Amino acid sequence: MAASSSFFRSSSPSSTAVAAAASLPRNQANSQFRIPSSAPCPRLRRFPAVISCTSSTLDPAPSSNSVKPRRPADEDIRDEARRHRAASAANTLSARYVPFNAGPDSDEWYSLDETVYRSRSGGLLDVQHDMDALKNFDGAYWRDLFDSRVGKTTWPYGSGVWSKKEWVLPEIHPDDIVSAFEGNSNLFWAERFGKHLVGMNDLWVKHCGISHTGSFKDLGMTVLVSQVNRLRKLNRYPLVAVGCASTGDTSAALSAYCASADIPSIVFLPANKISMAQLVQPIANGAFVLSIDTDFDGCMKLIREVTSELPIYLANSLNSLRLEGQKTAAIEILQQFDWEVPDWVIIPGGNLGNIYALYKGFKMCQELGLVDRIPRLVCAQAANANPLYLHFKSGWGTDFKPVNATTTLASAIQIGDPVSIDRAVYALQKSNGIVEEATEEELMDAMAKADSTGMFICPHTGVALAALIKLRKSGVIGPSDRTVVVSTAHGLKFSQSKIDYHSKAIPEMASRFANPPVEVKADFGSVMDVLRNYLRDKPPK
Ligand SMILES: Cc1ncc(COP(=O)(O)O)c(C=O)c1O
Ligand SMILES: N[C@@H](CCOP(=O)(O)O)C(=O)O
Repeated sequence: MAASSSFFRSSSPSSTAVAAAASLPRNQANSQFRIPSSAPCPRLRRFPAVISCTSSTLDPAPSSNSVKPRRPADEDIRDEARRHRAASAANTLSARYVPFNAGPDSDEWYSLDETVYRSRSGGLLDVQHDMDALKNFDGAYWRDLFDSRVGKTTWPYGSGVWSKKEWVLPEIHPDDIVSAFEGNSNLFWAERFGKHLVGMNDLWVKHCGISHTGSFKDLGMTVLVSQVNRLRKLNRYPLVAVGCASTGDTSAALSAYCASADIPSIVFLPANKISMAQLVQPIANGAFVLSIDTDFDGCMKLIREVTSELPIYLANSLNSLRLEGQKTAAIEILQQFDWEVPDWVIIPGGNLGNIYALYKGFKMCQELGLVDRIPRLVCAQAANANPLYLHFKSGWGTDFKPVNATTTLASAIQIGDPVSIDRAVYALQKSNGIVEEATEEELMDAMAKADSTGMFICPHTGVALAALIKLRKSGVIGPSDRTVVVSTAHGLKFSQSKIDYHSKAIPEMASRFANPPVEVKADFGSVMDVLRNYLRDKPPK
């Protein structure tokens, strides 16, 4: 009885879908595309001091027992939202860019309406909210407001991201928002994996990949593309397209959100290093797809050079707007636990924006009184792409050293020089966090075991589960610790890696949990023989 070879026919990524590269002027300078001096400079706009506002300045939480009348036939959900807003006072909350982890003496800041990705000193930026204004509302107010919006179709709050609009982009007009009602993803109680495989009764998987384009990138991309939509309407300077480098998920999200807003998108992909399912997403959504003979780090370097020269807006998580959307996954996790804080959250890390985004979401909830502590964070890396793990193991002591990331089946995190390294170190230090790594065999075995308990996860989630297995074995994570594993992409995007595993086609891998199909002749006797054999060691329940 052999595995069916036809079932497991290989389909490695093709390079046929390569779009012709435009001849772009290249310049190594780190200039950023800025507002022409004749345009009014939004940086002159004052960041509001403490604002005394009442709950009437925000959209009120709808009362649960009032029945909403159906909107008139000639009104769509954007019109309806506009009518509601006209009846409420102006929004008084605001946000701006500041240098990441700037000291109290720093006076550098930028309007979100500027195109700027780096601080004056070349460091990362962060979106800073007017916390004093947000603190005019207590934790109970925010919990009730966010809870009241879940599961609705009210524009834009039906989105898990925009249901937290006041903490994301408070000033954007809802008409400018580009949303697929992303977020609100399933928090799955991993009962069987927890109890039988790691001896835990409170293990959860946050399925961020069960989403519009099949990964957590949708959470950040709705925010970034909405802001681009606003900038294009403001028309202070030309923004002809949005671009990114990608290992496959950022490009899928970017192209889908841009297509839905009719904004051109350009994606730089490392040739033959992303899955077929990921490759076809930007192609189908009409992006300009460049398949480039380099790795992700090479693509990232190129897109940074190109976006400093051309009016193309950078959509990678170097752009801190992305993290504002991604942080809502943390708020959602707390919300789904009725605002009880889990002990651990485990996140696969690559370019390292998401670990900081989740930290930021948890931290804002603590600072604004929704919860009283934050969970400990674990960042999980593939051993073949583990610069953060090595840095952690060195005690954060020496200077960070990028690595040459080698091929991993967790292909979306094959990144050796992560742009958000400083953000990740900060998040881990502030959350008493840990970094773990997983070999190819460990991550694929963990994925196969999880799938055998009813999940269908991606290899990156396999990395996170392999880290969990190690931390349970070493006793760092206890049997009753409430633990959340963040699943970052849908398993269907990575089905080739599962096919290779189950057909034992991965070199030097035992594939101990492979479950290949059985080839059998089309006659009753043969089928009965096979079934009797299979059932022989199955105990009756
Ligand atoms: C599926 C998947 N998981 C995890 C990651 C890691 O996220 P980050 O780059 O924010 O660390 C990425 C992208 O890098 C990804 O596409
Ligand atoms: N896995 C990512 C890599 C780029 O990450 P980003 O968050 O900086 O855009 C991808 O899917 O491209």
